Amino acid sequence: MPSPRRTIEGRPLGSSGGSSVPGSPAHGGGSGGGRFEFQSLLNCRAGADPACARLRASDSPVHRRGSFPLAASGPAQAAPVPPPEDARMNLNPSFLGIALRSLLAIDLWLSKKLGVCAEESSAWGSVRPLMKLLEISGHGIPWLLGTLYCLLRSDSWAGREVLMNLLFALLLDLLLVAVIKGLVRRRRPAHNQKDMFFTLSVDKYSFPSGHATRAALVSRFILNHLVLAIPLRVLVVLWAFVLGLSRVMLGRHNVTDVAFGFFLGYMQYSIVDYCWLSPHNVPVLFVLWNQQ
Ligand SMILES: CC(C)=CCC/C(C)=C/CC/C(C)=C/CC/C(C)=C/COP(=O)(O)O
Repeated sequence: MPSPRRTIEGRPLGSSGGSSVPGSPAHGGGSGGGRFEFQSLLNCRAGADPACARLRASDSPVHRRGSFPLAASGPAQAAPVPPPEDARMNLNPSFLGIALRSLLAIDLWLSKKLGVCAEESSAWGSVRPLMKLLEISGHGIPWLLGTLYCLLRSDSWAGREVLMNLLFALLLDLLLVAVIKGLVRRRRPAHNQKDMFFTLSVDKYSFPSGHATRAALVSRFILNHLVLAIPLRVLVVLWAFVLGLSRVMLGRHNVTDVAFGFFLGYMQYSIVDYCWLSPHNVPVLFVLWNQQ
């Protein structure tokens, strides 16, 4: 006799019509990964998805006993029954999903708490002008124009080489941040004021923070290519850190936007270092310059 497929609560599959159950994670609650998995199973339409078929098969008592060949004599023999390891691999992403959703909730909560200069009327609203000054110090325009200016004024080949690579680094950063922002499309926090100066269209998105990537990239670049006294080196690192923090305090970003921005900027420097432009590997750039 065909045995009804059952959920962990003992209801036959399909009895709740695939809608989410209050209290289950699928309904916005969070009462455990096992229930969530079975809720996902409820939402599967028969025969619609091979992954669902595998989940259903792994839930069958026949399958749980490990009597793999016996499955062929049961009512579910239409679909081939895969080994249990395969089914377990399908269960894992939900646990990852729950972990990611928890991280996201902590991120939103912490970012709201730290957004103390988001408005003039906020708790630290009086330091907002200072935070906006910091914002300008990490903006793409002053960095690009400043590098171009120094490049044109430079009279040593060593200086030109370093500045050429800084320009390349800044442009690579703009490109990568724009591509990721465009792909992820995470909205800026709701408490952000739309008063940022000179932005690109992708800058309506917040992940990753362009200021954080630039801060990490530029500070690593400076520390590696300028000979600076220790206090100045500390100042450079401090600037990068405070600039990142100010993005969250101004309400421009969530904490994860800035954290990922720092990581991306740090990695971007490794790319620039790897592709270092010099008269040896791109002579054309330097020969053209020499002819001017
Ligand atoms: C001057 C040269 C060589 C090229 C110009 C290239 C160009 C299109 C520059 C645009 C620079 C620009 C407007 C950058 C935006 C910086 C910004 C507001 C980023 C957002 O930062 P976030 O931390 O809020 O994500």
